[in-house]
Formats: sequence, C-alpha cells, structure tokens
Amino acid sequence: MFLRFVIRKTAITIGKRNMSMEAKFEPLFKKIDELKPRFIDRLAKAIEIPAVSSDESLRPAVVKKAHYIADELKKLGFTDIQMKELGTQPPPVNDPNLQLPPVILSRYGTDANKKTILIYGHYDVQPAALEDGWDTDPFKLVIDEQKQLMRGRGVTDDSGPLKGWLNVVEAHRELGFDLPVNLVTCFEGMEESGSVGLDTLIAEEADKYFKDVDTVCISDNYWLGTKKPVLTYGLRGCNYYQVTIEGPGADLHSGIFGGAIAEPMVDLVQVLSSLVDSKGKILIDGVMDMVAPVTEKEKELYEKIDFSLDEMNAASGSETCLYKNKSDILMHRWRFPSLSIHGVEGAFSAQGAKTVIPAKVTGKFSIRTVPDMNSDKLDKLVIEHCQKAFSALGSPNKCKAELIHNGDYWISDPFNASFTAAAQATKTVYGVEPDFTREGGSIPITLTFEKELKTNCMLLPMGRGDDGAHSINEKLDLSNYFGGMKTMAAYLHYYAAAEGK
Ligand SMILES: C[C@H](N)C(=O)N[C@@H](Cc1c[nH]cn1)C(=O)O
Ligand SMILES: [Zn+2]
Ligand SMILES: [Zn+2]
Repeated sequence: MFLRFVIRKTAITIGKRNMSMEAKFEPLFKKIDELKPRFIDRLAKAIEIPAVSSDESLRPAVVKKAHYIADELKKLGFTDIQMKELGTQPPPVNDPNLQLPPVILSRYGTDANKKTILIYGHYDVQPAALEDGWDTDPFKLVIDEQKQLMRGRGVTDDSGPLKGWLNVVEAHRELGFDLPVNLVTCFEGMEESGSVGLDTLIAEEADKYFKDVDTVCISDNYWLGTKKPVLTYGLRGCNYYQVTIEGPGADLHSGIFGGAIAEPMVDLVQVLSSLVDSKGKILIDGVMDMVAPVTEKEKELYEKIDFSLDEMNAASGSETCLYKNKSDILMHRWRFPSLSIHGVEGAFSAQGAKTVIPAKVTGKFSIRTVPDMNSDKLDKLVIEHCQKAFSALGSPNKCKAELIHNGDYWISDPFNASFTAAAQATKTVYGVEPDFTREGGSIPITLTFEKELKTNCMLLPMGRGDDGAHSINEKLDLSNYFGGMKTMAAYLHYYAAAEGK
C-alpha cells in the first residue's frame, strides 16, 4: 500500500518537470524496435562462444567472450576500457595455474553534472550440451518464429541483459540523444562459479574506478512468473561444497573386486543422503536454528504477490512441487534455506551398463542461504556433519569435505530513487506497476557492491520465470528482450531526473 503511494506521487512530480524526457521515449522505443536485426545478431555472436566458467578446459572461450564484449564497447564509444586480471583461480582446482577471466571495466560519459550508474552483468554461462536434452545446439542462437523467442545457453542468464545495456546505448547514439547519466560497467566472467576474485577488485576500485558511482543496477534475474514484470530486492546466498571419497588405487572390475572392497560410491551416497530428506528438510544440526523467524507482517507480503501453483508447475514442467499454496512456495524459494545435491564427479554417468567400481568420487552440493545465517558457521556445521556421517560408516576409505565457493544473501529496502525510477520505467513500458519480489537464486557480488561502494543495488530483471536458466532449452522471449531494453532505457532517464540516489 505504502509502496504504491510513493510510486504514484513521484511519477506525477517527475511527469510535470520532465515532459521533454518522456517525449524522448517514443523515438527511443521505435529505434530499439528498428534495430532488432542488429540487436539479435549481437546476442547471437555472444551465444556462440561457450563461456562456461566452471569448465577449466573452456577458460580460453570465457576470455574470448570478454574480448568480444570489450570490442563491442569500444565500437559503441565506451572509454577507459580496462580488462582487470584477477590472478589464478584458488583451490579446489585441477590446474593450479588457471587464470581467472578478466573483469571488464569501462565508462560511457564522464559528465560531473550527471549521476553515475554502475551496470553489473556476467558474460560466463552454465554448462550445456546437446546430450542433456537440448532440442538445438545450446551454443547457437535459434529463433523460434512461432513462439517469438530466442533459444541458447545464456540468452536470459546473462548475455541477453548484458547486451541489452549495450543496445540501449546504441539506440541513443543512433538518434543523437545524450545519455542522461554516466555509465560504468562491471562485467565479470565467474558469476556462475561464485564470482571468485571480484570482491577484492571491487574493494580496490571503490575509491578509484568506482569513485563516482551513485547506484548499482543489476539485470541478472527473472520475473517470478510469465506475465507480470517485477523488481527484485532480495537474493539468497549460495555456499557450494564438495565431498570427496577415495579408496582403491584405480577404477576396478566390480565382478573381480565387488563384495571384497569398500566402495567410495556406496559411502558417498550415504553421506549425501544424510544431508537432506525428500521433503527438502535440511538434516544438518544447527542450520535451521540460524534462520530468522517469519513475522506476521512479512506473511502479508507473500499473499499480495501475483503467482500461482500452476505457474510454478509450468516453469518446472511437472507437478512435483512440495507445497500447494502460494505463500509456502514463495517462502521456500525466497526466505528459507535449501540444500540441493547437484552431481557426482568421477562416477559412471553415461548410457549403458559399465560394471565399474569408481576409485574416487566427488559429490557436489550447495546450500542457498538466507537471513540470519552465518556463512562461516554454516561451513563448520556442514563439514563436521559430513565427517561425522562418514565416520559412522566405519569405512577404510578416505573422506574430505570442503567449501568450493560462497556468496552472501542480500536483502534491501526498495524505497529509494533507483527502485522508484525502475517502477516508473516498468509502468511506462508494460503499463503495469511491477511486483516487488525476492529471488531464490544468488548473485554473490550484490552485497559487496553495497558495502564497498556505500550505495544501493537494484535488480531489474529482463526474462521470465519459465526461461529455463541453468536448464535445457534456455530461452528469452523477444518481447522480453525488447521490452527489457526499453525498460532499461526509461530507467536511465527516470533515475537521472529523480531527486536523491
Ligand atoms: C541469479 C543468477 N542469474 C544466477 O544464476 N546465479 C547463480 C550464481 C551462483 C552459482 N554458484 C553459486 N552462485 C545461481 O544462483 O546459481
Ligand atoms: Zn546470472
Ligand atoms: Zn546463472
């Protein structure tokens, strides 16, 4: 209720003072539509580069994509382009000399009379392979004319939104319009792998490259459903772990050794199954005790959000949701922790029936964290739990549990000039006021920006909840790509005209 009032009041004030600004929207939006072939082509070239940050063998591709983006920035008139090197990737890693991909810093405009917005995005992607069940090559942008959408790994997460910012600048240039704000880019290539190395860079550049930043805008999440635009004011954190169990000196014939040897895979399955039950309940002692209690006031927020079980089922492609009512679903996606088991490295996973006893297996799992969980305490609880669960097996094998990477949860107050400007932009483009949502996923660096730059972050998603980010057949509807760019463009203008940060 209060939020609606603030948005309307500001819109009227800004509307009166900035008629000329709003008059620019018509040609700007028309230009964005006109440049459709160019904007799709820019995204297609990005999708073709398999920039999978978690795959060490694909690191050259991640770096290649960074250079492709930097070249585009140069052509579009961005200045002071710096490819910031972050050194070698810390363990656990196979190649101890593996270089982290560069962070792309650049500027568009340096006018001291304008506000400065830092736009963050990531150019790395999650792994993808045709064998996973994709209908088309994941690293080739395919347009489905009938459904009016684009498919390919990264279209919605996060190459589409990242390119969206570049396209918005290009539309202004084509029209001879000044950008109403200065932009600073911070585009990283390790977000899908915990944003390793970026915290340090942000701390180092806070008083240098990022000195004049007034606010941070991140377009790297999704609407909750498929119809209603949202603005996001919270994220869960993510602590990612691995537990390795090893025994025999090499993979063994299960007919020759089976029954007479302690099998690492058998031990691992038991350790993993001690972490969480089939109802999603985390079984590690002490974890749930850290979670902030649900308040009555908070419950009302979930009831007002436009979402349904049907939308949840449509997005998951199943009817396997653990909860039936909207509030429970949203709370378990946004404000309770979850533990997911992702896979096992070293185990037989291909088709067919290989009769092998794997010698060394590494189970991967992560915990999405929420207020008021303490990350260090969580690591201690998790690692001790794994060691205890393994010891209880009395196995002669060896077990090691460790953290791979972590990133904090983030929650902010959406009552500031940036959220208000984004709400106005959404209303202008989509004709509806956005819902204010939290996100179950993680963008590890959000809290770091707020702490180090002493400013606010605002999340302005482009794609929809059913885009299949991290999944097969990842898509971005054309209406979201173009609507998203128009919203980004209008946001820059509304934010420039607003009082305060
Ligand atoms: C929401 C964002 N687009 C995203 O997908 N983030 C990843 C980040 C990550 C990967 N490992 C740990 N964090 C996610 O939420 O999985
Ligand atoms: Zn992302
Ligand atoms: Zn992602």
